[in-house]
Amino acid sequence: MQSNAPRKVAILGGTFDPVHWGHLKPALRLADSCGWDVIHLLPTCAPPHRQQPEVLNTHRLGMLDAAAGLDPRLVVNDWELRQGLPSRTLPTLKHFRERCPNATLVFIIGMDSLLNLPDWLHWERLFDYAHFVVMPRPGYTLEDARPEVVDLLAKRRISMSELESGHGGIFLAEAYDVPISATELRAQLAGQTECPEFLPEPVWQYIQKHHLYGVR
Ligand SMILES: Nc1ncnc2c1ncn2[C@@H]1O[C@H](COP(=O)(O)OP(=O)(O)OP(=O)(O)O)[C@@H](O)[C@H]1O
Ligand SMILES: O=C(O)c1ccc[n+]([C@@H]2O[C@H](COP(=O)([O-])O)[C@@H](O)[C@H]2O)c1
Repeated sequence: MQSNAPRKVAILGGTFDPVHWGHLKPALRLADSCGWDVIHLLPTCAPPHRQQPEVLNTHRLGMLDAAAGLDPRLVVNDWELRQGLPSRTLPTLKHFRERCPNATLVFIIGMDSLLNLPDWLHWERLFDYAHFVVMPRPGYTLEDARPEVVDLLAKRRISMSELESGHGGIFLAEAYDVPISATELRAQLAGQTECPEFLPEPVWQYIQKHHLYGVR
C-alpha cells in the first residue's frame, strides 16, 4: 500500500471460503465505473459472528492469490489475518486511513451485510473513515431492512459521483446479480470434477491441486 499518493482505494472484506464470482464480478464492474485504482481483497480472521472457515487461512490466501491474477487491480491484503484477532472493520479502516491519508477509501459489502450492519462493532463510527458501496445480492432486499438501516440510508445515501471524494456515504450499486454464496459452492464442490459455474478457473485449479472441499 502506498502512503501518500491520492488514490481511489476499494476494500472487499470477506471470509472467502472460497472466493467466487459473486465477490469479484460486481466489484470489478464497480471498479470500471468508479475508476478505482486498487481493490484490496481482505480475508477476515476468525469472524466473530459466524462459523469458522472450512479450510486453513493459508488456503484462503492461496485461492485469493489465484483470483488476484485475473485483474491487475486485485491485491490480496493479509492485514486482518496478521492481527490474530477476531476481525472488526473499524480498526481495519483506521489502519487503511493511516496508511493512505490522502486516498478516497471505499468499503464494499453485499446487501446481506448492509442488512446486518447495525450489529457491527461501533457501526456508526465506520463512516468517519470510508464510503460504503453495497453490491446487490439475490435474495436480499431493502424491504427487509431494520429501522436503523432505513434511517442510515435516509441520512447517508449518495450517488456514484459522490464517491469521488470524502467519506461517510452509502452508494447502492446496480451491478448485476450473481446468484451464489460460498456455502452453496462448498456444497457443490464435494466430488466435483469440473469447475463450477460461479468459481473462477484459477481458484478451481488451486482447489483441485490441494484437494480442498472434498475435491479428489
Ligand atoms: N453473490 C454475491 N453477490 C453480492 N455480494 C456478495 C455475494 N457473495 C458474497 N457477497 C458479499 O461479499 C462479502 C464477503 O462475503 P463472504 O466471503 O462471507 O461470502 P459468502 O458467499 O456470503 O459466504 P458464506 O456463504 O460462507 O456466508 C460480504 O459483504 C457479502 O455480502
Ligand atoms: O466490524 C464488525 O463488527 C463486522 C461484523 C461482521 C462483518 N464484518 C466484516 O464484513 C466483511 C464481510 O463479512 P462476512 O462475514 O460476510 O465474510 C468482512 O470484512 C468482515 O470483517 C465486520
